[in-house]
Amino acid sequence: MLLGRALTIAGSDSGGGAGIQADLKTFQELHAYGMSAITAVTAQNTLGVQGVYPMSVEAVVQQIDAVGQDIGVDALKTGMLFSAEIIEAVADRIQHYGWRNVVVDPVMIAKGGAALLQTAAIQALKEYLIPLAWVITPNIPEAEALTGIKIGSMDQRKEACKRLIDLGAHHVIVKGGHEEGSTKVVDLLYDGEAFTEVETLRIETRHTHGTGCTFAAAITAELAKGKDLSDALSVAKEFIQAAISHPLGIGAGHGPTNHWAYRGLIPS
Ligand SMILES: Nc1ncnc2c1ncn2[C@@H]1O[C@H](COP(=O)(O)OP(=O)(O)O)[C@@H](O)[C@H]1O
Ligand SMILES: Cc1ncc(COP(=O)(O)O)c(N)n1
Repeated sequence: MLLGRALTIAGSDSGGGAGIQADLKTFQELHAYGMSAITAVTAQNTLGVQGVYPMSVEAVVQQIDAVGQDIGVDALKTGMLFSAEIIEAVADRIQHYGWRNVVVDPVMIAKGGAALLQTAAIQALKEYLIPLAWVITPNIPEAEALTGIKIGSMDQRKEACKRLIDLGAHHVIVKGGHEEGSTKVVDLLYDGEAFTEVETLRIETRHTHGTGCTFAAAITAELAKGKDLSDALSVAKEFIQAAISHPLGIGAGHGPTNHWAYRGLIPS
């Protein structure tokens, strides 16, 4: 079995459904060796975000260096980065180590509406981090915020993909989870030349806390094990579809997905 070394640079979700916790659970399920650099601690549960406590830039850099100088990284993902200062420091470390399998999930707002990225930091994402991305995985509101394009159609989504490639990303996946009112969910992949639509059945559920984190983490785990992006995306779609299809029923609000479901474990 090929063991990939996967690093997540993201925020902690005390409720365990999103952020670092979702990433590490996903890495483990997909047989990648999971490591983390925490950018912020959130007090969070299925009802919402009760508190956000960013780490110092120094603490974030030290965690990344601890991993980079000893263990090594085959692929990494970024999630909640909170501030322009943290984004600049993370980009600097990625360049320093020459890491190439970089999955940028441009987390901005929690599903309950809490800000996980300062508005002023969007420019830093575009300037410093997106150019280092092997793939960037925005949802529709994030793609709108990054490109200024209002997305109401597939053509507008394609236009947004082109803008993100122009910013320096190698590949873009604009996810379709937010496009409600259809029986299908379509994720759009663009490699700078061709578009690929990946379509699955939309599952009617309110338990979608952490879907974006889990999806990007599954791509990262597969890249870490040496898969190419197209194969990594196939696994990630199967992983997230299974995780959303069999929710755990935890908490009174928007519950987490089931990170065991891909391997067939459905707790009753
Ligand atoms: N209700 C759903 N049914 C099936 N797949 C979904 C559903 N909601 C989201 N997904 C999938 O989960 C992944 C994360 O998408 P999305 O929820 O849009 O991201 P985010 O969590 O960043 O808002 C995508 O692959 C998307 O297609
Ligand atoms: C610490 C942290 N990071 C990310 C998210 C986004 O969650 P989602 O994957 O549902 O967009 C979150 N709610 N909390």
